[in-house]
This record gives sequence, C-alpha cells and structure tokens, in this order.
Amino acid sequence: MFAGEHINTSEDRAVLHIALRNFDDFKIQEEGVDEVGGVLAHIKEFSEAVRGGSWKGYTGKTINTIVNIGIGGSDLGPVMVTEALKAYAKRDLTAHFVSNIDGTHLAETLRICDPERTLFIIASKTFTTQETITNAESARDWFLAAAKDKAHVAKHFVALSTNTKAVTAFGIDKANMFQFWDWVGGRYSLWSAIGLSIALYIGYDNFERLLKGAHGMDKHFKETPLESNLPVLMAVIGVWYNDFYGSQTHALLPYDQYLHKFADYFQQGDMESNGKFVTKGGQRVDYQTGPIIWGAAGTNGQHSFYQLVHQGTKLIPADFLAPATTHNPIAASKHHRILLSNYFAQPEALAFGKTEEEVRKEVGSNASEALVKSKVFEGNRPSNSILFPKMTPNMLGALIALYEHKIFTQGVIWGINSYDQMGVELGKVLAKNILAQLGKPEDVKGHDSSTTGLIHYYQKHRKE
Ligand SMILES: O=P(O)(O)OC[C@H]1O[C@@H](O)[C@@H](O)[C@@H](O)[C@@H]1O
Repeated sequence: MFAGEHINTSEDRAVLHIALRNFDDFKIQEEGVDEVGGVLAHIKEFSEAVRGGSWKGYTGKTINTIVNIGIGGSDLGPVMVTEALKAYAKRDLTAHFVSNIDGTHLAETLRICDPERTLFIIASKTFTTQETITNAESARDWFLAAAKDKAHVAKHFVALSTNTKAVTAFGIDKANMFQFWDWVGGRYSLWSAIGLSIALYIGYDNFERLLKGAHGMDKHFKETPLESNLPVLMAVIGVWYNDFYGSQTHALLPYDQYLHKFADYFQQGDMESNGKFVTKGGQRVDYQTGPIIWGAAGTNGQHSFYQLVHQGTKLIPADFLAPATTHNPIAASKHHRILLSNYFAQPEALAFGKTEEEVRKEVGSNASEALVKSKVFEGNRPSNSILFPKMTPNMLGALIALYEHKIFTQGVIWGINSYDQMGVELGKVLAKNILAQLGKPEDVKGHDSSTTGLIHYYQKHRKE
C-alpha cells in the first residue's frame, strides 16, 4: 500500500488514501499525489468563504444550510464524522445528507431548506451513480423553480468527483469541482474532496486535524513491530475468533453518543472491503473471510440486543469504545460517570459471567432449577476495550485509520482484494433492466414467477 503498488489487482489501481493525509512524510509516486495539497487549499479557501459569509447565494444572502447528495462512500463518512465532531460545529450552519433514491429522503430535506441559502454538494466518485445523479437533478429542478436563471446554479451547486466530464455536463462550473483520483476507494474517501461537507461543518483547521490524526496512525502502522502494532493486533484477534471459533459477526459498541454512526460507517468499510469469497488469485476460499459488522451506541444496546450477546448461542466478539472526558459534562459529569461505569462493566460481565454457584447464593435454596439456569452467564466472551482521552478531530482520525488498517491486514491474511466491490454490480444491472419494463404488464419479460408476480401486483395497484 505505502509503496503505491497496484494492490487493487482486479481494477489495476493503487490504494492510496494514506496519501491524502501524508503531510510529506512518506514518498509516494503516483499520478495525482502531487495535486493533493492543491485540492486541500481549494477546500480551505471555499469552506472559509462559505463559513465566513463572503460566499453569497443568488439573492446576496449567506449560506446557512448544506445538503450533501451522495451514497455509500460518498455519504457515510461525512455523515459519521460530522455527527462525531458535532461539538466542533458551526451551529448556525445546518448539514443534511441525502442518499436514498427514495424521493422521501430528498423531499423531506428540501421541505426545511431555503433555496436562497442552501448549498448542494454533489458527491460522487464516478458521477454516474443512479441514486446520486437522480437526486442531484431533482434538487437542481427544485432550486431553479425558485432561482429561475440557470446561471445561479454556480453559486449553489458544487461537485466532488474524479469525473470532470460528467460534472461539467451536469452544469457545474469546473471552478466549483473538487477533484480526487481513482486510487481513492469510495469507502476510504472521507479524507479527500468527499470531506468537503466536514470542512464546511467543523472548519478547515479541524478537518486538517482529522487528517493529521489519521496520518499518525498510518505512521504507527507502518513503523511499529507487529507485536505492538494496533491495527495488526486487532486484525489477528479478529481472524482468531472469525476463523478458529466460527464467530460470524463483530459488534462495534461506542459508549459515546457522538459516535452513533460509527457502526454504520464501518459496516460499509469492512463488509464491502472483506465480503469476498474469491482470493486475489481467483480461488474459492475454504475459510471464513469478513465478518458481519453491526452495532449501536451504548447504553441503548444494553436494553435491546445485549441479551443475546451475553446469553445467546452465538459468539459475538465486540469492540467497546469510549472517551475518558466528555464534551457535555452536564450534572457535574454524573451522566458520563454512569455511562463509563456501564462501559467498564460490560466487557467484565462478558468475560467472567456468573457461575451457577454464584446464582444459587443469590437466589436462595427455594429457587427452581430452571430459574437458576436462566440466570447463569457462561462468560468467556471476547471483547476489545478502546479508551481514549476525548473525542477530538485528531483522535477520530486516528480511530478511523486504526480500523482501516485492521481491515487491510485481515484482507492480506485472507488473500482477498479488499479494494474492489464487484458484489454491488449484479443488483444494479437487474434493477436497470426492470426499470425499463415497469410501464406495461406485457413488457415484463425474462423473470422468475415470483418477480413477475410482484411487478404485476405493483402495476395493478400503483396510483401515480
Ligand atoms: O461515489 P460514487 O461513485 O457515486 O459511488 C458510491 C458508492 O457506490 C456503490 O455502488 C459502491 O461501489 C460504493 O463503494 C460507492 O461508495
């Protein structure tokens, strides 16, 4: 990775998100790497103009709302990071994220936007993603219904993409396009121009601190001996439980409300990277690869799915994450102390459980055998605890990079390509074919009886 080799073999590409946060330490040769600084300067200049109020909308008003339109890697990173670093946000600037093709997502967002004061950020590496382009076109129609003149689009639409041709064809000025490169994978792109909404929301200096935090982890990963290398340790522990204990999933459990999108983010980061059954050499693997990633912010999960984690029949390794200091020490930090006492208690309970003997002592000799058994915790359930000083931009950068390199290391051990995503293609092709058949029942051809029946039902019952 650090040598710029084309480790994304199926697409013949280098994998260089590390170059986006390099700050001149590593020597990396690849086309575009020397343009990174220029794009960062563009992000800085633009975000400062919008935040400072010198960038004006078509009626001369300042921008108070940003709407990022993107999906997958062009959405989840900015969503997760802007939530995680809300404590650093410019509170008079609201950020919305529209991703779903379901018109409800855009319609409900536009309902609370003022066209005179809204900036749309069209985020798409390829600029061909159906959801994003359709949402962007509808947002432009909504904007022009108020602004009338197409020339005003330049003040309210910017693009983040590798595809200059498609961006200019959409009508966005080249000057308002923020470039990145094909060696940045979508799910590793929040460090690139895709992070523009982050810079707008928390300020460029904080965005740069995020990059520097990640860079620190990159150096740790590259230079630290394996036995004390954090991403490597997390990777091999994960492989151990996944491949030798048959655990199917891995839970991400942040005890920090600001990290409530962390599991969603790494659901794509990990599952799209390592959800592969074929090795780089084209062999079907005869071992398990990427786990199912899921989770929720503590303590909410405790009152929901932890029952199964503690006493179910599945082994669920989990990461518990928490900040020692909170940004919101309300009630003299009483909330945070309660939160952290739960954070400390859960891994302990999972590891050591509660024996039958302990239960008997607790319930007394009159309790039924069934009651005694139901209160036993077998224990020996594994978890990692990650405790950090505070949720700062720098810390978040390091934390994200830690997981990125864990995923990379696991991919290497499993011999798979963590940087393509062929598995998302089939559904896209089938949906395109079906879209063209939705008009009349007689157009519906070439499907199984279940699919044909469903489409016919829709055609009979739709009211448009
Ligand atoms: O940024 P664009 O090109 O719109 O892609 C958005 C997303 O598309 C999906 O199909 C996946 O391939 C993701 O990895 C990607 O992040």
